[in-house]
Amino acid sequence: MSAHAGGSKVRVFIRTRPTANFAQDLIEYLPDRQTVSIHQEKDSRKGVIDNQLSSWSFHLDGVLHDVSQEEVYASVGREIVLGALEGYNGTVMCFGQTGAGKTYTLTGATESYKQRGIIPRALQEVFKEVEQRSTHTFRVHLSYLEIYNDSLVDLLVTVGGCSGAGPGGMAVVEEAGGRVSIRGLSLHPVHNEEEALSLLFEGEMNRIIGAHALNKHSSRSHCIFTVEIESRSRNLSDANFVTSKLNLVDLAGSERLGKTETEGQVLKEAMYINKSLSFLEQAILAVADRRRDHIPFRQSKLTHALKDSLGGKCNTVLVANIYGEAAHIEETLSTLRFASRMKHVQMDPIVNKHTDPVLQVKKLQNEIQLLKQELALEDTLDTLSETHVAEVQSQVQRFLEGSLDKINIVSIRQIEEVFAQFKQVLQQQEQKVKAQLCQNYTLVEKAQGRAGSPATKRWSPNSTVREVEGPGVGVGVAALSERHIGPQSPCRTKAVKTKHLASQGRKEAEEQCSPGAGKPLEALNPEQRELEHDTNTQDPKGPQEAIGTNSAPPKAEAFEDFKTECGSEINRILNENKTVLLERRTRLHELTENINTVKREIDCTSSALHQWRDRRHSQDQYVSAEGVLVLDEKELSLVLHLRNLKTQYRQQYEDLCCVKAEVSYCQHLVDQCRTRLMTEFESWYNESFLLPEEVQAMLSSGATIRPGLIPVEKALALQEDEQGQCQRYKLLADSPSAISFYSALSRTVQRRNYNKALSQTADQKKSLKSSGRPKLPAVLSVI
Ligand SMILES: Nc1ncnc2c1ncn2[C@@H]1O[C@H](COP(=O)(O)OP(=O)(O)OP(=O)(O)O)[C@@H](O)[C@H]1O
Repeated sequence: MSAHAGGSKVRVFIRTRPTANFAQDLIEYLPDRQTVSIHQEKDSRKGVIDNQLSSWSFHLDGVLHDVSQEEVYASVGREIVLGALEGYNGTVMCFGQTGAGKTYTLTGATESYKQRGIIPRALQEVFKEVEQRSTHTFRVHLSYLEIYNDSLVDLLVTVGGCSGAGPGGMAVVEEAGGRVSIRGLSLHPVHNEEEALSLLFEGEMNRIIGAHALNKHSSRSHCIFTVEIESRSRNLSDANFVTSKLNLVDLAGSERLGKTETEGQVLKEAMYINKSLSFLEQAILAVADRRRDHIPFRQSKLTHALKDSLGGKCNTVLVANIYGEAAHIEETLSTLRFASRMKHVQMDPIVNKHTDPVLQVKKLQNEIQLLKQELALEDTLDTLSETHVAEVQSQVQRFLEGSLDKINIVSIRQIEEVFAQFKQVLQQQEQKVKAQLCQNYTLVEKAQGRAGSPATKRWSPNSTVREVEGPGVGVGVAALSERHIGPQSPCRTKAVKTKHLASQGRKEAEEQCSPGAGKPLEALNPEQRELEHDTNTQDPKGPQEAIGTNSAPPKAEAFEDFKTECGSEINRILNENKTVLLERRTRLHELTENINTVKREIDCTSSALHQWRDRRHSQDQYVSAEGVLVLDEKELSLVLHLRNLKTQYRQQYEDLCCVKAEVSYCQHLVDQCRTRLMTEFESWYNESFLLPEEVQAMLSSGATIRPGLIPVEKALALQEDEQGQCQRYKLLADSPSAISFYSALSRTVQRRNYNKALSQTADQKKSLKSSGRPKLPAVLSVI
């Protein structure tokens, strides 16, 4: 199994310091090169180990006996180093009795390249791999920590540019994610093997060497040489990178205090060393015991600093250095027990992955750009499938019903389809409403209604004027004698009356529907307004009641009948005259506007001309050298334009006067026709509904009394005062023979009004012609 794969245990090796006195009887390496048996005589165990067994067997990951430094590195270090380059933390730890070869194994003999240890070989391997792995860039940093008497010492503090630990001193700190670092420990970037080795050697020089009886070179401290590696892909779009920490730990030698004559500083060192190694053993035991929740890493600086090397997420290798001589068999046995315990520590190494936020943002931006381009391409090229259209249709339907809060938009094509679906729904809704309306009502197309409407029919001067200007009358009002109103019409009157009597009950119920009934006064035409006024002001005990008839229909209703029956001709002429009047008024309005426009243009041109002349005056350009007035081109243009405008103005004003006279004339005609219509209606109404039975019988028998003038209060009202009306009404009521009289009188009055209107119109035309050019008014008011 690979050293950096997950789910492994700490790998443990035994290395024997070479000796000519190897205790073959006591130390037995089995052929599997993984098992070592210790055989101990009982005497030698006395007072040392309370154990009755005479031999112990330890199965480890490898026995490094009589092997070269190269083989040791290959067995112990290479996988760890390669794992570190992949992002796994790695730890190589040498443990053992003082002088057993820990430093030799880890650092080697600094004076001999061949005997160089794991650290220099690891550094060589790292930079060899860095060179070979061209797809990635690497950054390598080194630090060298010494823990002496539970104090932290930076072995590279002497390197140039190093600022030291600072006021807070050095301390073991845990970063986010459980990573352990040493605050205040200098971290040195290195770019090649040589730089790295220089730092290693610098640190070695700085190690505190304590004098010791057993080995004058024995180190009395723990040393941790750390190689930190950061690896990034050269692909700039890859924001991920890995880091690792390779700890190469040279533990201080374990020693039985009683074995050496230690005292003073050395004794103190030994006590610290043993204490920290004891804590290390406790921590390892706790880590190995999976039931333990708490691992006492903080008991010593050593265990705390090695927390992330022992805590389970790291590739860890332990080299147990032992002596081969029989004299050290007890320490050897102790070392092997430690190694055996260490072997049970479970490790689950993981790659330390990181994401560069800046690169990540860049990468995402690039992805967004690419997606946008893809989307644009898709919108351009793709059309929605039937399934997709159906899905959009369903979404729109649910959205309109309220069961869907929003429609997720994924493309421009989808947006277009959504709009299309909305339009379709709207059209369907319109059709539905129209169909419902058609069920309840009869709809008439607007265009059709307009075409058939008499009100909007275009008036044709050639036809209407000719009809209006009929022979004999000349104003469109036919002589009464030519109308179908006369003695021969009683049957029609009777028919109307009969019709009225038959439908009186129904019409009373439908009073609201009668012409004029219920309508606002402004909505009625002048004839209807007059009738309404009459009806409203009529004394309840009016003519009908005075005469004794109580079956007369409402006047407004009767008036509508009259217009379609006896009064149809005069009503037609009235309408025609109204049409002519309206046309003339429209023409008058247009002319007035045109004249005002021309007048404003005259004013502007005149003003411009004056300004131009003033300017030329001020520049003395207005008079020639000979003293003659000189017009320039622009002035001439303005003068001609002004003259042309004035001509237009006069012509239009003449036309305006003529049209005004025509309007006045037509107004007279309309008034006359209206009066005539009303008068004849009144007569007809009275004759048909209000006269006593005997008078009606007389009329029906062909008497000379002409209907149509009874009563004549309307006709008389044109010229008579109220008192006269009362007298006449009374006379009429007393004596029916007075009808003729009043009829004649009425005719005279009507004729006089008619002639008067004619003469007024003629006078106006005459005055226009005789006065020559009319005086131009300043501004005309628009009618
Ligand atoms: N495998 C070996 N081959 C040759 N020489 C060795 C070997 N192991 C150890 N030595 C020599 O033994 C001496 C002591 O070794 P070393 O200093 O490495 O012991 P140590 O365990 O580190 O001692 P300490 O605990 O005091 O630091 C050194 O001179 C070293 O050269």
